[in-house]
Amino acid sequence: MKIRLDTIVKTFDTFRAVHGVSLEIESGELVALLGPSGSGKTTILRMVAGLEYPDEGAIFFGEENATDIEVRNRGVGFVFQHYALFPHMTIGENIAFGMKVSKTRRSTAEITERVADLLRLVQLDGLKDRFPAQISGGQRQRVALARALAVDPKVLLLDEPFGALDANVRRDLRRWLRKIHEELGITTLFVTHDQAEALDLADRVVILDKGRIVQTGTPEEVCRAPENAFVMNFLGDANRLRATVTAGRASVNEILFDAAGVPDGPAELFFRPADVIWREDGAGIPAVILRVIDRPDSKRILAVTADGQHVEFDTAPEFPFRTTARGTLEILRPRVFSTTPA
Ligand SMILES: Nc1ncnc2c1ncn2[C@@H]1O[C@H](COP(=O)(O)OP(=O)(O)OP(=O)(O)O)[C@@H](O)[C@H]1O
Repeated sequence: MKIRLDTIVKTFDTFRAVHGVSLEIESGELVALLGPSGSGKTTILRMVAGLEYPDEGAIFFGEENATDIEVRNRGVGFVFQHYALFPHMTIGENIAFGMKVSKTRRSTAEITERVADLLRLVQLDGLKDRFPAQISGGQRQRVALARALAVDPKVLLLDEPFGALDANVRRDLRRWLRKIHEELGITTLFVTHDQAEALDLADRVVILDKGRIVQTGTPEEVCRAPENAFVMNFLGDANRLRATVTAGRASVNEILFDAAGVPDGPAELFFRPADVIWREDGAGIPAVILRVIDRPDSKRILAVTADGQHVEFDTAPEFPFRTTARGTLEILRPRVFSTTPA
């Protein structure tokens, strides 16, 4: 089922949480809404679910305008971070619940068979008769997904479903969710503030800031070609150095960088900590090492440029230089963004 959001606006009292968002999610696609806290992700998801009503704009499911369709008739399945299972029902009863109350009538035998299939799908066969308190947090979220899938949703909406779990469990669950998505192919909208989660899982990532989409693209597109300073910063560690752009060239400490398309004037040069080569002497930006931090697989070097700007970069564990060493920074994959408001 294709979903289309057409210029959606949502205001709470006087606060505009969503500013005219338009977005198309192709049938079978897994799209992540990624942004910092308060950027409007959950509000958008709730409008797609029908739990919140947009002030302006429309939401289409396929060709049908779904804006006025009630939640229970939209054919959506949800999994939320804190959408607790019914504690007094077993895992099997939790999964069966939606089917028992659904308009589509199913026989007891059909329901039992479907529960068994879903338990197999989420790899929890054998746990049917346990209660939610008797399984782990990660298992509970898998049950929540099975419960959401039980009624054959056309669209799956997931709001930070793994948010409360620890890092290793989260990683396993997202690989697992991706596999299930590939098996079932249900159009899925996934909300997260975790960059790694979005990049790991999604076919396409929609990056939000203050209720607006700031970039949409495949994980490769948003990582390799961030369109603005916000995306560059939000997706991972980034260094920034003051620069001045003249005729498509940015100057930093008299070293020139390509800045094609960036307007003349003040700008910033961005680069990732992995994109620095340190040399004892050379044509790069002069700097002094302030601190060396050892990590299991690398060293993180904190340095300061000749004009007092701080830079962090990563090197191999064998990096021989120490605090107070002087050298130059060669910057790979630099990006220049204007600091003049558009
Ligand atoms: N019912 C409400 N009444 C008033 N303001 C609200 C309401 N729901 C959300 N907001 C505000 O709208 C903005 C967007 O909220 P939303 O929950 O969509 O953000 P989010 O990106 O999902 O954030 P988080 O990652 O913290 O959940 C926030 O500033 C929030 O305080």
